[in-house]
Amino acid sequence: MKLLQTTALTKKFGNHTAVDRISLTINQGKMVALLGPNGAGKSTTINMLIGVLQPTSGQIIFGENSTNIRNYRSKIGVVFQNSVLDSKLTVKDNVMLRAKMYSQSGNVQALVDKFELNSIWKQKYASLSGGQKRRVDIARALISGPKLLFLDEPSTGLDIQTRTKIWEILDQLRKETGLTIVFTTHYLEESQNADYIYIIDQGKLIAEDTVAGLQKKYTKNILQLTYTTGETKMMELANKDEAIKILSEQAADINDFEYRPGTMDDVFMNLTGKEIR
Ligand SMILES: Nc1ncnc2c1ncn2[C@@H]1O[C@H](COP(=O)(O)OP(=O)(O)OP(=O)(O)O)[C@@H](O)[C@H]1O
Repeated sequence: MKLLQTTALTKKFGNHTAVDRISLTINQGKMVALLGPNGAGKSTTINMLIGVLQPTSGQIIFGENSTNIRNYRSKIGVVFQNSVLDSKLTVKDNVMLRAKMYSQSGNVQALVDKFELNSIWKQKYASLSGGQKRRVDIARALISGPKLLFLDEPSTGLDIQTRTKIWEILDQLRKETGLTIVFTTHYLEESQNADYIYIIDQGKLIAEDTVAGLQKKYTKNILQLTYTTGETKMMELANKDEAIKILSEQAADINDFEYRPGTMDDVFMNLTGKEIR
């Protein structure tokens, strides 16, 4: 079921077109990535979707037919790139203030448990590590019980373990509650958490598909064989199962091999001719 759709969404700042006729569909319960390098137009897109920026042209439709952001604002949660929490207050005060605003204090304990906030509950927000801050930011955005959560660069600046942890929690949450998640990222490996990826470059949508679909369209899986005779052979395969078949059929004659599956780096490189970072 469609939860959010845009048609030819465009934002111009003066002469500069930051978002250029982007059409997206976000289906309920899915994890969707907007992937692109710095300055691609990801934050500008998100800011239009959450009603912070007015599109120059194009349309945003929430649910069946609502085009008025006021009708769906209560159904969305947002985690911005830069936290909006009060750094002088404790985690508890930040979270409880939000809960009071939405009369949703019943929801708090479950979020405290899920995001492991107990040990930092009485600590000032300013004193937390980057990963702890991000856990609090996300928990706070979920207090109102949104259907759709927007995360703008949720793990930029975090170490790999913290990133993995945050993605584990988000994935679990989505499976348990059917929450729909839209996130922006310039980390190729992070985009692989998504069910569907929109690749944006210089304001334009340049490709969209599942991870498997993008890899199939824009990358090659390479198997390189070295035979006992010293002869080498390179082949392009559809998937790793084909590689396993060839290797087992020719095992007696093979001295060595290398299998290199297509990656999201290859996808981006093939689409844009440049690396993402
Ligand atoms: N308020 C603004 N006024 C003028 N130009 C802007 C404004 N906001 C964004 N831009 C420009 O629009 C383009 C897209 O910016 P945006 O922040 O959406 O990119 P992004 O993909 O989110 O990048 P990042 O990963 O660095 O956050 C950039 O060229 C940026 O300089």
